[in-house]
Amino acid sequence: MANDSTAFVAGLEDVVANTSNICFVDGKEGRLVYQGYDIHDLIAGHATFEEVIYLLWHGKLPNKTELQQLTQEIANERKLDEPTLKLLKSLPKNSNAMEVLRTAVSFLGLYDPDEGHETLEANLRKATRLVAKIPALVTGFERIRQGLEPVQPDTTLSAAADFFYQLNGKKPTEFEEKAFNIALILHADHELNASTFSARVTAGTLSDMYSAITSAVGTLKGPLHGGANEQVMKMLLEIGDINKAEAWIENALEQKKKIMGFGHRVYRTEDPRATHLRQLSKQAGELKGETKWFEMSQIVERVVKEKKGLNPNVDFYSASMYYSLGLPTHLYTPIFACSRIAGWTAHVLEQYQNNRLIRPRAEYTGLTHAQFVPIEQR
Ligand SMILES: CC(=O)SCCNC(=O)CCNC(=O)[C@H](O)C(C)(C)COP(=O)(O)OP(=O)(O)OC[C@H]1O[C@@H](n2cnc3c(N)ncnc32)[C@H](O)[C@@H]1OP(=O)(O)O
Ligand SMILES: O=C([O-])CC(=O)C(=O)O
Repeated sequence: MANDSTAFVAGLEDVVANTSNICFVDGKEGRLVYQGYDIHDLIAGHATFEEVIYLLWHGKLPNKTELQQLTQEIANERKLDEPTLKLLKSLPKNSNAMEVLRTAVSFLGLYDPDEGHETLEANLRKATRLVAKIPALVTGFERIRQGLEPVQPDTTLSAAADFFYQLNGKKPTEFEEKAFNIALILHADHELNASTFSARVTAGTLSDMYSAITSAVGTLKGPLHGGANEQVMKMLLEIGDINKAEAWIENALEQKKKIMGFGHRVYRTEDPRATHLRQLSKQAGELKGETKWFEMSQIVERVVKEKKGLNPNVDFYSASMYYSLGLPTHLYTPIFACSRIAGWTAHVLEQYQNNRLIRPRAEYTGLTHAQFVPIEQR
């Protein structure tokens, strides 16, 4: 039934829900821009993830002092407190890593010293803690799951390097740090993707930062969104053999199955992030001496392009790259969250600064004048 607002658009495709200065996705030209800066330039200029966080939050690149200060603040906030470690240790070891993250992010809010304070300064401090602690939650639970103690963060390391250190108790190689730093930059924000939208909807009710980020983590988990990277690797492992890839994909497409890591709501070109991740996946495979997963990915890409005209998205080549970096498959989506927390928090801060409740309409398709029947007569 028509209501008094605009027509129904399935999946809100191309509906503009808010204005924003944070991120521009040009789906026709295949460009991704953070606060005016093209991601290709940020990577060519060797930006750090911390530099991009500053950019997303403050709308300008930091100077040396500002970058050092934010980098140190993030490093100092990485350590998990006792109640959080106790929580992680109490969870079932076979829990889904994104469900653990969703639970733990919500839990962190209870202990945040700025809980209940909603000034910009308090929310920036909460955002700093979230950026710092999400990787600690992901790596900490992974170690606990394996029967190991969490590793204390090394505050002298970059966010990229400390992820490996907290996961393995070992500093990464130069290439691992560089590749992971680029992956963190590439996943940091993407306009009104589903999880960011969900964070903004929660913030739009003037609920708190932790509630908004808990909503976002739950939304990122789904396989049509951030969960696709893990599904891509599962698919490659299931194919198992380069010689089987072409037939496997053809068969899946004939059965009308979706190939994870392909297609996008906005890009009609190659996802500009996939260009970097393809290259990094190749390099990571070569350095490991096992190019099988990269080669298989290339075959999958060719067949999906030929048969469906679809391009790989950010989740496709990140999978084989993370695999070659030795990262466990079930951590791929939590790793996405370690990066996207930068964008989520930037959008929540922006939402608070210019807030209006987000409340669309539904096109009602049910009955309107049903006659109530007393229970004895039904
Ligand atoms: C970080 C991110 O969130 S990036 C996206 C990660 N998600 C994935 O990789 C999952 C696989 N991809 C998809 O499911 C979709 O392409 C999405 C969810 C990304 C975008 O969805 P939508 O914009 O709603 O496109 P929709 O699903 O309607 O697809 C349009 C057509 O292309 C087909 N199509 C889209 N993606 C794929 C795919 N990966 N494999 C096969 N066919 C596909 C659909 O079946 C549909 O065909 P039809 O018109 O014949 O029914
Ligand atoms: O923008 C989207 O819909 C999905 C996406 O690529 C992202 O969140 O990075």
